Amino acid sequence: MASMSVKHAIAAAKKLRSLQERFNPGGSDIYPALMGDEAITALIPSGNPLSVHILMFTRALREQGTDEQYEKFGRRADNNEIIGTFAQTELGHGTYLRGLEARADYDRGTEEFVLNTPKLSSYKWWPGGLGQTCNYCIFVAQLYIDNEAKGMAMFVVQIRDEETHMPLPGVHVGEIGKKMGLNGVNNGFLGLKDYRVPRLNMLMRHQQVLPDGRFVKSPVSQVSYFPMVFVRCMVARQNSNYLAQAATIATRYSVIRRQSPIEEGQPEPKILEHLTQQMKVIPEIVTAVVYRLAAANLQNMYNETAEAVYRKDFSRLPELHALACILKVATSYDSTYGIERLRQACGGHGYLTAGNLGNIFAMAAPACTYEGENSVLYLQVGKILMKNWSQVLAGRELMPSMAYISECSKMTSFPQWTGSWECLLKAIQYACVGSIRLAFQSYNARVQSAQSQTAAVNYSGLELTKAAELHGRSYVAGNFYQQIVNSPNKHQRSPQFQKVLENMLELHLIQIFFRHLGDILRFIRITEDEISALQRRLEEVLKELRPDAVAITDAFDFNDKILSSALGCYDGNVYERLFEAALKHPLNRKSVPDFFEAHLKPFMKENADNAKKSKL
Ligand SMILES: CCCCC/C=C\C/C=C\C/C=C\C/C=C\CCCC(=O)SCCNC(=O)CCNC(=O)[C@H](O)C(C)(C)COP(=O)(O)OP(=O)(O)OC[C@H]1O[C@@H](n2cnc3c(N)ncnc32)[C@H](O)[C@@H]1OP(=O)(O)O
Ligand SMILES: Cc1cc2nc3c(=O)[nH]c(=O)nc-3n(C[C@H](O)[C@H](O)[C@H](O)COP(=O)(O)OP(=O)(O)OC[C@H]3O[C@@H](n4cnc5c(N)ncnc54)[C@H](O)[C@@H]3O)c2cc1C
Repeated sequence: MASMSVKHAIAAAKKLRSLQERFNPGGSDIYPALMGDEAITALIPSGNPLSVHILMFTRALREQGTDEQYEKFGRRADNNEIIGTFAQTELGHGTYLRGLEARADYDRGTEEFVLNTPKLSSYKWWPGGLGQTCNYCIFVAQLYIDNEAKGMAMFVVQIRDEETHMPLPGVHVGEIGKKMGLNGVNNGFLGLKDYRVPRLNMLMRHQQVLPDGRFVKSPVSQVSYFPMVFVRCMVARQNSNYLAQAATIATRYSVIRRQSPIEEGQPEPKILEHLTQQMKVIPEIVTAVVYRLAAANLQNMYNETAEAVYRKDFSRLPELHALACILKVATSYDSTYGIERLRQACGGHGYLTAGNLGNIFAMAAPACTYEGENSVLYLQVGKILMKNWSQVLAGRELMPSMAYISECSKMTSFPQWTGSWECLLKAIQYACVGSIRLAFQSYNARVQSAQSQTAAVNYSGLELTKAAELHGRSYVAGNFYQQIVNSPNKHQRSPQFQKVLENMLELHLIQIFFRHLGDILRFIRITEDEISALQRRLEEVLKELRPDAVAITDAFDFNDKILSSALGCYDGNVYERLFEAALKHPLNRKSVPDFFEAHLKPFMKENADNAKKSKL
């Protein structure tokens, strides 16, 4: 599995380089090229062992290293002359970075760092490609000078000989074992014992250790977390794409599969004519569209902020961090659960490997964990919301993506219910702000009663999580509303296209409203009739979007190779392809399988003999 993946990953990396040169010659931004590369990456169903090299290793060298360090290591990494990974997580710690145990002790006598993973729990564990693919890594460790901890730092570490690929002395490296999916990624472990690297292998763009051992602190310590922010943005995009792929497969299948007449005596309709099937499939299509737009916005914000950070302007980092966290969580959760719903929407055939929904699920699901476990990121956003609520109470302005919080905080009650899009969006935002207020009260009461801030976060965790989740909904729905209703491009759209977009907006807002009805009813009075009216609108908009479902998923523009699905092929020859896939199974190569003579026949014979004996 791993060697096939490496072969394909190398083809992908070559293609990526050529796309990069085409879209962004001489530049370092791989984003436009990655758009093309997604296609190639999707063709490696067991995962890409070079992803972390491309997404994190090269980027960290560029963004965390000095210009000289980029010349020494970064350029070679960008050229794929060396292959690296980002080795941060340890067997004992992933989330709590301040608890990492790997250490780097500065030896001013030799001007070197001595790297160690002193215990089993401090072994690096998980980095993509670390097992057997990489010959370098960025090793994240606690920096010590004269045995005094200085916080986290990153070190460029060569782990294998460039010529022979043998692990270097002092390096213990290998693959961590089989996983639920992504088995080609070659996730690895790494232990280092008294492994020395020169002083200038510590990435020193933002913090430095001088030859005499003096430590120059980074002006903003969180900048060392920046490589994670980038991948969170990538997860938002990639997981929206996984959902779009699954939605395409389920939609195409749902217009081929026929089942159960809706009227007695009528022919069996396509299953997409059943209302409950529409409710399973169409909202997932819309969610994929909504998230792709939110992820594209996030990507733009990342690009702007990264440029500023490079110039040592860190002012927009907190907002980017908050948005990257919440969109990473929303897209990874909703794609994972959405793909599973879509699998169920394909009935029994959805469970066949030939449908490819299992593999798409296995690619999407770990994003709930990697790059910041989702509950932990919810708490991170919850804490940021608490800080911002204090700002609201102090009458200060909030960052643009949280401006709605100040607006809603000024409302003494929810305005007259109209059911308009603006009203639905406001209801979601109002419930969010109500949840923030309640969470703040709980959190604050705990701090007032002498609990530490960290304990107060822990014991208010459920409320913080709820507030964070609703903030994600408010941001995503608000962004979609702006793009459909207030976009400067609106007038270039045909009226028919605009209508489809508006139907998607209608469905998204009503869907989120119903998902969070309990949360909304806590803060807003709505009558049963008003809720029933929304129920009718939901049914109506599903009916309106039904004829557009195939066209919208076609517009995602996935070709058959990427979808790799007998159920989701463009020509709709589902049954022929299922049959073809079944016939390829090794057991169908012989009419009588080997296990018949070896096991089945003796088993049945023994039973028959026993039955005969008992009759005697
Ligand atoms: C061929 C090409 C392939 C291309 C493929 C294309 C697409 C691929 C797409 C997707 C990706 C696919 C493949 C990659 C697959 C897998 C890669 C996985 C790699 C990893 O899996 S790699 C390890 C990641 N491992 C983590 O993710 C650890 C999680 N743990 C943390 O992240 C933190 O540790 C946390 C959040 C727990 C808190 O830590 P803490 O306790 O130390 O800090 P605390 O909460 O006290 O915050 C103090 C102040 O820092 C601020 N703050 C915090 N974080 C910040 C940040 N990032 N930026 C800016 N500010 C930040 C706060 O807002 C606060 O701010 P303030 O002071 O103002 O309040
Ligand atoms: C496929 C895959 C690829 C990966 N690739 C890399 C890589 O390339 N490089 C790398 O360095 N790492 C990588 N990782 C590791 C990944 O980043 C970590 O698994 C992730 O950060 C979560 O950390 P953890 O495993 O220690 O989980 P834990 O933190 O142990 O989480 C376990 C449970 O504890 C809860 N929990 C933990 N802390 C708190 C808290 N403060 N409050 C409330 N609940 C909490 C969590 O919510 C979760 O329910 C990868 C992981 C996977 C699955």
